[in-house]
Amino acid sequence: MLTFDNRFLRELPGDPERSNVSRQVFGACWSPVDPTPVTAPRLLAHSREVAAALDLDEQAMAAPELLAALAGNGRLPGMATYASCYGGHQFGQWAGQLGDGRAILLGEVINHQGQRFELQLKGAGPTPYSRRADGRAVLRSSIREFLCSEAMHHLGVPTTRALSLVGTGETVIRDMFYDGHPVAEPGAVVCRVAPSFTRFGHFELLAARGDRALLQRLVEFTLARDFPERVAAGPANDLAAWFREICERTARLMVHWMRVGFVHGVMNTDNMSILGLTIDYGPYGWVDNFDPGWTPNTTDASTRRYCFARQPAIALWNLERLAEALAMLMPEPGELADALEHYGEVYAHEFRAAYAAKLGLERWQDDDVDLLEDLYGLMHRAEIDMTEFFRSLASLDIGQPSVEVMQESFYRPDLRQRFAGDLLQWLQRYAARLRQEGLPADRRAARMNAANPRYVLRNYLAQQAIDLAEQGDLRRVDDLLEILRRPYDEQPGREAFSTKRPDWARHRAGCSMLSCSS
Ligand SMILES: Nc1ncnc2c1ncn2[C@@H]1O[C@H](COP(=O)(O)OP(=O)(O)OP(=O)(O)O)[C@@H](O)[C@H]1O
Ligand SMILES: [Mg+2]
Repeated sequence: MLTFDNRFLRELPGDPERSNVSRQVFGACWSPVDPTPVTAPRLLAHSREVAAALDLDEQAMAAPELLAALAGNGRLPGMATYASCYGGHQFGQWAGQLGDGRAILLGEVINHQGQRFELQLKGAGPTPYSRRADGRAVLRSSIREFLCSEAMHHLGVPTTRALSLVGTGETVIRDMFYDGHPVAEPGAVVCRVAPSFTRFGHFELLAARGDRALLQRLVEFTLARDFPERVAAGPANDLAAWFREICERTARLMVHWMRVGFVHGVMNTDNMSILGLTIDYGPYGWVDNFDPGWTPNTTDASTRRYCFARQPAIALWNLERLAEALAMLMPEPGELADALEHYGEVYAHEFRAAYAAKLGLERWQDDDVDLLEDLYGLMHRAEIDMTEFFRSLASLDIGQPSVEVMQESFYRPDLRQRFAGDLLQWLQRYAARLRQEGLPADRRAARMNAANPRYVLRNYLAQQAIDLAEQGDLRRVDDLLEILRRPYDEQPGREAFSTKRPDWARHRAGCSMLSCSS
């Protein structure tokens, strides 16, 4: 059914200890562990694109042995289960060993085109890295991970994917706001799929422990398996050049998050992918009313370390931690500093390209920065919805700009009234800038509509789907999965899924505040 070729296991040292007891693991990159079976697994949803990428047709998806594997109840031929060992900086502090505490890899699958994917269950029970936690995940957080990783892919944002969402038929106890009110919630397991789940923290932990030999081995392995084009290009591809590519990929990822209004919420170095993928959909959120300081993560509410606007700077900070780890292998670590500098250049370059597309400009000019900054200031003060605003900007008549097309972007009528004049002034400046370029209106609109999504997984939309799913109704999960497959298209009849956050959701848990408890 699936063709496994488990290189991570084969080529990197594993933990000789077989027991599933929480521990520090030294001198190894992984520990063997079996998922803990669940009582009543049910396939609640799956992504047909991910299934297709793995050569799984609908019949295969319906097979009981596949469901068993995706629930952690069974093993397919060739499959081998293990948890990987990593560390990380959490909220700016070195946290030591973390590891896959509730993620269990099923091995690596090769599809008929020769593409390689790691398959990983999230929530399939404890591992040697679980510390005191249960290794499980609740349905609400699993739906959020499942839907958002697929939605991000269709938006064109590099991300891990999700093959399946399986209900376990069991409950998991969570104290959602850490306030002494634990409740039993339905449990679930997501099967995630990515070419590699390797994180910055995998390298950091080995460096922190002074295990130079294993660090060297992990770097060589990662280059060979996850960056084969670098190796093929020959000896010029040294460590510094590789790190430079990681910086580039990370910079591109940050531009994507900023352009679509995604806030990750927990940008710890253990949640940073070496391939520049979005990884770990925890207390993430989507910007509704534009607010650079917004963070969905209640745990981060006071410091706002991981708020929307800080993400590019935090990514750089995280890259610096990775550079410190890799420096252990470099005679001339100065080259790593050059690569870090390069991060800023790539970010600026990609940001301009992304925003030129969002604003419908053919070429970005230096003073367009002022135009954008003034817009952002205004959007913040006037509480303008980010997604709605950019989408409606394509309908502006630049011969006769008016705030009319922006009516729906405001949350508050009083602010709409107060800022209508400022917005009109900005629109007039913007229209003048567009007239200067002379791009035909239809071409400009097409360019903008391909850059400004109509549909994103707004926090309240995910929460509505969760509320229904917890009652046993999965239809909304299916609807969202379907709609978010074409985020840049107008979808007649689906307008309700693009409306800005309703009032009831403004301060509701799950809609504007997300807990780490998942
Ligand atoms: N319920 C849990 N049981 C065991 N370990 C957990 C649990 N929740 C989180 N952890 C571990 O705590 C650390 C930090 O957790 P974090 O919230 O970043 O990750 P996560 O949501 O579990 O998963 P991932 O990064 O794999 O998407 C990781 O080592 C993670 O495996
Ligand atoms: Mg994590």
